[in-house]
Amino acid sequence: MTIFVSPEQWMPADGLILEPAADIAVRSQNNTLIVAGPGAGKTELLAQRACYLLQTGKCEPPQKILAISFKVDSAENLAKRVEKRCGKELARRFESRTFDSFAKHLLDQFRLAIPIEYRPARDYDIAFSVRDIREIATSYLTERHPTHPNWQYEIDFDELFKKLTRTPLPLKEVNSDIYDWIVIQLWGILIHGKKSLKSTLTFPIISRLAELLLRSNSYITAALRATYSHVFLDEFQDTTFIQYDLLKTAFLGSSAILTAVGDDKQRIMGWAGAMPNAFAQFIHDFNASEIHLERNHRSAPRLVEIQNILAKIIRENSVEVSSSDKWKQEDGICQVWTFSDHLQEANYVASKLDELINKQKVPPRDLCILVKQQEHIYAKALLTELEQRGIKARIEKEYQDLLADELIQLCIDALTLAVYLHSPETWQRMISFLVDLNGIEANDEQDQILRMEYQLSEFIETLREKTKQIQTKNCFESIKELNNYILDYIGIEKIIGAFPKYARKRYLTEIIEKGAEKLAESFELYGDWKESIEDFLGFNSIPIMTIHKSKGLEYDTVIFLGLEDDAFWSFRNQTDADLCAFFVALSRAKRQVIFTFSGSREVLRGRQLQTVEQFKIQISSLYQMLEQANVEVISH
Ligand SMILES: Nc1ncnc2c1ncn2[C@@H]1O[C@H](COP(=O)(O)OP(=O)(O)OP(=O)(O)O)[C@@H](O)[C@H]1O
Repeated sequence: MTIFVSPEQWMPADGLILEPAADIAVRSQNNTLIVAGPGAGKTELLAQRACYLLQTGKCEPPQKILAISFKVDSAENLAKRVEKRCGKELARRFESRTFDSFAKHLLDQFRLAIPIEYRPARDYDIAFSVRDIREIATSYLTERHPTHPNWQYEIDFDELFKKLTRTPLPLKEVNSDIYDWIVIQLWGILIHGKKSLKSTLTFPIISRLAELLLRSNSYITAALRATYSHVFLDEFQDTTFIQYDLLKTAFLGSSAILTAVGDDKQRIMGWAGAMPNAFAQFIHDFNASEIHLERNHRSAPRLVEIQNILAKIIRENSVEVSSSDKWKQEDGICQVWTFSDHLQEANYVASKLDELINKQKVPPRDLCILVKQQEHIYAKALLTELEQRGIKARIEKEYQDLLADELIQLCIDALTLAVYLHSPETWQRMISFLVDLNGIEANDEQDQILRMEYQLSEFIETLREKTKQIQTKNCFESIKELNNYILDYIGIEKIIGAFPKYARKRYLTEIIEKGAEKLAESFELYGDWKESIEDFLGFNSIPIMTIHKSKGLEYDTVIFLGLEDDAFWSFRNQTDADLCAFFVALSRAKRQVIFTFSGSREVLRGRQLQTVEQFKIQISSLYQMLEQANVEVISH
């Protein structure tokens, strides 16, 4: 039986001290919007609020908390924080998902309740990009349009992609608009499949279907509302219209208490359909109260000072924030480094990173190379320079989602046990995974747990022998087999039972293959298991990523490559989004942030890589902002 703590006695976990406004937000009994800048502890606040609700019984069993994040790794990170703060038992009632997974979960669970004309097949495929949709439309939409027989050449497919899910279902009657005609035809094809094409859905389509499902089935909506007494919404500034419609249908008018956190200065998903006014809309619709946080727990005082200046430029009404007491007042470095060309830049930046790692002993994982886009191109010369110095760095995009995947984690844990011999933390994690998967009650079934531990150690022994037989050359297939061997031992049916997303065979195969491919790359390079696993996990590698991928993350030092017009090529058309992106880049750093400008740089022109002159004319306002904040410019 769970013993609850009284709300008066409840204290934040891990000895954390919450500023008064954060404490109010943690204990709030109403719908609330928490607006706070970078490093204010928004994610931490959600984790603490989850503990408060679960430990005090304000979220009364068997009710649950539903937390919705944008990225797979953010959802994972939040779930881990809650489990660490309030223990596994209570954390079982904390469900952390992405918006996409929430919608997909609803659709998969209640697919048969969707009206037949919108009901996809059980084993539908997922299409991710405009390119996928373009391919389907041009290959399968063979009906002739009376006045636009060559519509394929007349329409903008980006526009079509947006229009597919612009309004809630059902689709409206066709008028003379060519897009409306295509949208109607295409929905039919995507939902029901055609010839060799299976039912194929995008995530926005899944959200629209989930919303229709709830709107047309009051029993399912009531069941959903009975399950979750509290709902958390992380990074609320990036909520799209489609997601907001789903949220409203799911919870508006229910007794669920919603807590949204966000920072409108970090709204960088406008291109993906983020609402421009999500905060005001939420306050209005959900009658939410607004709370502002005024501390930055991440960045050094000098960086907070610059962030405050920039924040005021982006949003006039921004609240001035202060830095944490752990810093000395003079701490924090922000500089612009200018170079004649990208090769000189790469050489100098590599030497500085070398110094940070080898002299100042900053762990490579606490450094970050940021770019606006095309990390392969912007970081190409730097990667070569770092390699020559024996410093590991990698494009993080290829790993981020993979590392957050439960199956990959499982395979890596099993391999870690097989090759490290001693890793108590991994052993513990694997045992609790198996305990959960097999539905064993930790306190009652000691015999079963002991038997499972014994079997696991025998299995690890055989796995160890298998790892020894793998050759370094062309090892992809053998590593794939190794992963499948691990999954067979655990029981793929049980895994699917616990994680229904793997029921889709294609998804399962893809994830296993992707994991094997990346691990094989490391094994071919190092020929040593321990080092390969560490490499795969990114230990000792400097991460390289775009600003978009860096959201929510933090590093001791951030080096942004290419504060130039080419990188911000659309600055004039999307000034607000680019200012926000710049703000996100600036605010990832704890201690030091560097921006580089290179007089010439290799960039893509059409499909060709060309070294071209760089300018800072379009983005002169960014440089003016840095000047206003007295940021030092150092020419090299
Ligand atoms: N109350 C607190 N006291 C001390 N440190 C804190 C507190 N809250 C958060 N932190 C720390 O501050 C850092 C930033 O926290 P968090 O990632 O939750 O911020 P955030 O508001 O989500 O930031 P961003 O919007 O930039 O992603 C983390 O290292 C976190 O552990």
